[in-house]
Amino acid sequence: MSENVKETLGFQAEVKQLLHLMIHSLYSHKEIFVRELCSNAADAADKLRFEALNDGALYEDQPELKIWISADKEAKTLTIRDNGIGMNRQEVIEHIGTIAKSGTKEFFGKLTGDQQKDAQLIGQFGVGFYSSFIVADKVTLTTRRAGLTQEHGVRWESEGSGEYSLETVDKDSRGTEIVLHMKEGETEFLEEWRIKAVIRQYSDHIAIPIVFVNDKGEEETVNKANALWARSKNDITEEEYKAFYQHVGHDYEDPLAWIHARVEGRQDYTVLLYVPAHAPFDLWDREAKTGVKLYVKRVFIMEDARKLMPAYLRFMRGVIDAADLPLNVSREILQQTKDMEMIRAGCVKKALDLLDDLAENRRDDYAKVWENFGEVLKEGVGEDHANKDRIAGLCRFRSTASDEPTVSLADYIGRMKEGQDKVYYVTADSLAAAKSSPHLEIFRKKGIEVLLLTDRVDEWLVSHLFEFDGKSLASVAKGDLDLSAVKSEAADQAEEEAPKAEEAKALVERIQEALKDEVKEVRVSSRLVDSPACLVAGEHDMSGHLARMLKAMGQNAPAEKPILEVNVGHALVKRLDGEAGERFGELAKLVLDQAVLLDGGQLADPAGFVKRMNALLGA
Ligand SMILES: Nc1ncnc2c1ncn2[C@@H]1O[C@H](COP(=O)(O)OP(=O)(O)OP(=O)(O)O)[C@@H](O)[C@H]1O
Repeated sequence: MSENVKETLGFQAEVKQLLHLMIHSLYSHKEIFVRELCSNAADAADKLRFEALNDGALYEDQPELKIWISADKEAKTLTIRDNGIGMNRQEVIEHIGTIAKSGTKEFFGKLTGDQQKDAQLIGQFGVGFYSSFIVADKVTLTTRRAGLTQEHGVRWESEGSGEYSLETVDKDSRGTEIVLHMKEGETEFLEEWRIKAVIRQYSDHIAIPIVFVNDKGEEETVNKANALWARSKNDITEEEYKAFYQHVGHDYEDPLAWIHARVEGRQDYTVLLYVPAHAPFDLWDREAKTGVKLYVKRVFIMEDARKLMPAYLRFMRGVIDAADLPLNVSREILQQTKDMEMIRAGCVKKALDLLDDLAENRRDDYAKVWENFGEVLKEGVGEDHANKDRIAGLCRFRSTASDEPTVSLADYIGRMKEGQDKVYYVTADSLAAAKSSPHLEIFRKKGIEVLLLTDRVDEWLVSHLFEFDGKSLASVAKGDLDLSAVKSEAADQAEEEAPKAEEAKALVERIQEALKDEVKEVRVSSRLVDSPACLVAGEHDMSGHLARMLKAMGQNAPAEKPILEVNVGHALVKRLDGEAGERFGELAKLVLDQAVLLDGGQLADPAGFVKRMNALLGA
């Protein structure tokens, strides 16, 4: 098809769904379309400025970047125009008519049909350009990309019901013009005072002028039109900070907290970072782009969360504006310079300062941060060597003393028993499995707190964090356990009652002989109270839990045989002592199978287990 012919294209299915939902559920916030369109126009100006660093001709005869808004009461249209980067035909098809966001499918899966809840979700997802259809029954977007000649304009038009038309048109000015044909009853947005009020409320922070053009053609700049982050902290209201967040964060909700600082030194820069109040849809996409924007002397340079913030802080939003970097530096070089590294390190420090402050002074808010981003933050313990201890200090865990993930390592250490010198933890697939781990029995008895680690990232965390504040971290399921120094009356008594390892030596050797193909070693346990046996990994071996996790991810885990620890005080084990021959072997196997199950593992021979079990039950 020739490019000049008007063609009709269908919206991607998700767009249709989004439009429908949005029109119905965001109706009570219909004025947000002004914010969304101004926000896009400002981004387009940023992009143009960046491209023009290498090609000044892109400015044509219009170096001053602006947004113009005008209303035509007779035609019932509202027009929002910018002289930013514009779009070519392909970009229009890709950006307007498709949703290219990661997490789109998951997002639609979460919708409930309940308007209020969905409205909130849609807000989080970002409504962008499509919000025009809340107030308009037809939208005409005409655009020309900077650098293309005037016959390469593109006109996109839609009634928001399922399809749009596209044609090539002449457009003499660069940038994008959006004409909203207002719905019957939405004419309030054609009133000058109403438009101005909405701009002041939502778009005051936009760094380029938003100009209202009245019906006589007179122009008036409505917003403050300077970069918010460059202003003095004292002159910025809370509302302004929030509104700016919604723009940079592409979020509909208020942020939870922010930090705004000017750093002076070898590199001068300003940083304004926000912690969102909820997780973005692409939190688990480590390649996701949105995040922190880099400006050099107010000129937008790049938006690449990973270069400006480490992956474990990818939920942070905001801007960094460097005063001393050369403007004409390419993105590639920028990413490697020492100066950039310094700035990045400084910004990470600011981000951690903000989180520390929340953790210390706004505990309820920090609990939300942890709920949303805790798993991501934990990645930092292994990723950011320089800040490992600070990040570990920010981590919160569940423990045998708390079902909520509120226990910090410092809290734990503060509660350690007299004589206890380690921070103990258990790793498992679920809280229930962690809590019922046989390895915890002696800890319960002695009243020693154990951290319950059930996130996927926890094994990674403990493989990088060996100690905190001088106390080493130890798995309750690994190596030898010696709690004899820990004072506890109940347990001391129990220890005296338990038969000594010496007495059980012969039995242990017999079990070991019977299970020699399956286990590395059999030994008397000092961990067990109620269970007959448990599996233990060698001090330096991989835990059974990690081995299973790796296997589930399709990776090869070294096939280390476990150590079987038996509770020689347990009736089943005592009974073994009186058995011999084949029956002894069967019972020993049963003890091992139970330990495998309690460890969260799978039996190699479930049928054999059932048979042995039934034989024991006399069935
Ligand atoms: N005025 C404009 N000038 C140039 N490109 C634009 C303009 N408006 C929209 N676009 C392009 O269309 C894309 C989609 O815009 P849309 O508002 O739907 O989403 P967004 O801004 O990317 O994200 P969000 O909806 O989360 O704010 C933009 O990313 C941009 O590439």
